[in-house]
Amino acid sequence: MNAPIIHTFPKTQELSTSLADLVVKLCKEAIEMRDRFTVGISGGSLPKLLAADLKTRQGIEWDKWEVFFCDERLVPLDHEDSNYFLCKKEFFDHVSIPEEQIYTINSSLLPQLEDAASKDKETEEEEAANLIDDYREKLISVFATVNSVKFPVFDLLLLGVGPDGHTCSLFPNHPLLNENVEWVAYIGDSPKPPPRRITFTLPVINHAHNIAFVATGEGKQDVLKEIIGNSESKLPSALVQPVTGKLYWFLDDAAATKLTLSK
Ligand SMILES: O=C(O)[C@H](O)[C@@H](O)[C@H](O)[C@H](O)COP(=O)(O)O
Repeated sequence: MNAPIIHTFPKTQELSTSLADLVVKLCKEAIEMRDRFTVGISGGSLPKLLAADLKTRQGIEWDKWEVFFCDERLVPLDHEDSNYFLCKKEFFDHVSIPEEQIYTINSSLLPQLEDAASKDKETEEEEAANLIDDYREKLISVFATVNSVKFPVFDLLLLGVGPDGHTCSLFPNHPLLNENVEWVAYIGDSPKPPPRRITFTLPVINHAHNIAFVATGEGKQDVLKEIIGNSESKLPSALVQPVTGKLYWFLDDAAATKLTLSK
């Protein structure tokens, strides 16, 4: 794996500007090469930090963007827990990415899942498979014709990291960390609410051309020390190791305090 590229900033505003610079650069390169820009986005603080500066930039070919969710909570799309809802409020409502190029979960399948989950685990997983299949089909519709590969290859995945080291909906010590075939997986027992989610798997993440983690605040100091400072770490975020792509970290000084970084 290439060594991670770590950027730190005194203020989140500066982080947002630098992140926007990277997105603009990768977007231009991807459009030149493949006439589109494929992006995976996460929830948490990321959409706001991403959009703060990016939404003010001129000349971005938003109509070339194809946007997926690295993970999604299985709640209606207008629910305040929905990552889509958050991204819409913070980002999509301020730019002109065509709606049909923002790939959401099929929320019409949620009532059946709720119903199945109230019965037993097997019925729940059967029903969840419909949501997974639907999201995989959406990925296939964008990626399969261009990259006839085992996994989709995103131009950019934007990830957050939880204080426990989770990323997407991949949590520490969870069996989903061993998934190495499927593109999208269901988790019905997320330790962070809401419990039911879908998530990209590690191989999908690790096949991306570029991955950018964004983490801010002193609450991330210890976990970043473990993820970035300990090459043996098995925390989910530490298992993000692009096969050939580049890995970026965008941190504020508060989050980066315990890291030993070369200047
Ligand atoms: O679905 C979720 O629960 C969130 O998307 C979550 O995975 C988030 O990305 C991290 O917890 C980092 O969150 P912050 O950036 O807000 O710390």
